[in-house]
Amino acid sequence: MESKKKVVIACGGTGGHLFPGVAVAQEMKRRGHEVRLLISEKKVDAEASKKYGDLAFDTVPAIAKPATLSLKMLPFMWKLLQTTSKCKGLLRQFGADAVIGMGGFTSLPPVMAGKKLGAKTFVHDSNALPGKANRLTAKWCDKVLIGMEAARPYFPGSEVEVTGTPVREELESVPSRDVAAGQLGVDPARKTVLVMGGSQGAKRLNSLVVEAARAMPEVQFLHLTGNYDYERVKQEVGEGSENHRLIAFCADMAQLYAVTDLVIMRSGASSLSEISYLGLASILVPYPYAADDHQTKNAEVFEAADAAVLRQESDLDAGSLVADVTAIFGDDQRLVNMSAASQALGVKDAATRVCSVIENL
Ligand SMILES: CC(=O)N[C@H]1[C@@H](OP(=O)(O)OP(=O)(O)OC[C@H]2O[C@@H](n3ccc(=O)[nH]c3=O)[C@H](O)[C@@H]2O)O[C@H](CO)[C@@H](O)[C@@H]1O
Repeated sequence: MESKKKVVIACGGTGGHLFPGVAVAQEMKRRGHEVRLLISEKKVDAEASKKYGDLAFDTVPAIAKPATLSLKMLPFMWKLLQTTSKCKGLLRQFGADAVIGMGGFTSLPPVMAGKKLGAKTFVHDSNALPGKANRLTAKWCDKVLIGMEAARPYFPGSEVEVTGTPVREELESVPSRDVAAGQLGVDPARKTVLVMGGSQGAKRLNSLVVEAARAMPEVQFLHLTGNYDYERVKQEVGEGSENHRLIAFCADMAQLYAVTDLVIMRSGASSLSEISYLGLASILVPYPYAADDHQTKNAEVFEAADAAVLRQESDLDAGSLVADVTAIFGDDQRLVNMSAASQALGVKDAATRVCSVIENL
């Protein structure tokens, strides 16, 4: 057994950073290490972390870099320095041996603080096209861990290891389809589509799904709208749509995945790591305003492997969505092949790989 370590995991700002951070924390704890997670003060982080009462969370201010070089850089730099100083205090008090940042500018101050205090420092990036904060941090941290091989060229000169993106431990033991269907009150024998809009907004996609679901009464839809869009989508669905279940936010993804045959979703890296871990086929509709269009790059990896159909939102209408779902559900072998291709992209032991790197440096 390696010596026990104290590890800080910086994973604030969005579910796409937080959940892989939680997965690393769960595995680290399982191995007997002590962990603290640094998340942002944003409501989305508070809600997403609520379920993990057995883990120790601290909050730091959320930091977003201005898109262009302007006078706004001054308050950004000031906040960065102030937050780094706060993080130094937290790290010193905890006695951190290692700090890993899971992406986003909110993860930058903790990793900077770790570097200044002489701790081992790491970044993990789950995307095919890594974020700016991680590319910056990578230049001076000890090791860069990536979710997909496609990200490697963006880290020239760094020591890079492909670990995959860790998924939360509850996804290791997904209930049976019948049990989950019973709990959800849906029919296990009916083809089921899960719709995931991602954390940043999917108003148009949500509305297209409402229309498409109406045209496919034989298919069940479980639709995660996001808290912000729930009431609007509910109005659009109206009464009497027995095949269309709306959920604002789900704290038990394992249950939903257990009854899912096909996912229609944004192509955020954490969601992709989960559906590939479980071997689910998908129709991917990248968030059109994601930085550097990185969600399209993520989706292209899945499309190239025949694990997914990639559709840009600007080209999509309800009719083409119906055609895609009907074509996939009308060809059982295609669905099986897509699911197998998705599974082949998943990295089952990503959490173990990340933890081994941290333990061994
Ligand atoms: C708009 C944007 O820039 N989003 C980025 C953000 O991800 P963002 O947070 O948008 O989305 P991801 O798909 O990566 O992660 C969503 C996570 O939330 C979970 N979930 C979702 C809905 C729900 O009701 N319950 C629930 O638990 C999913 O299971 C998943 O674990 O960071 C990711 C990782 O860098 C990027 O790949 C995304 O492109």
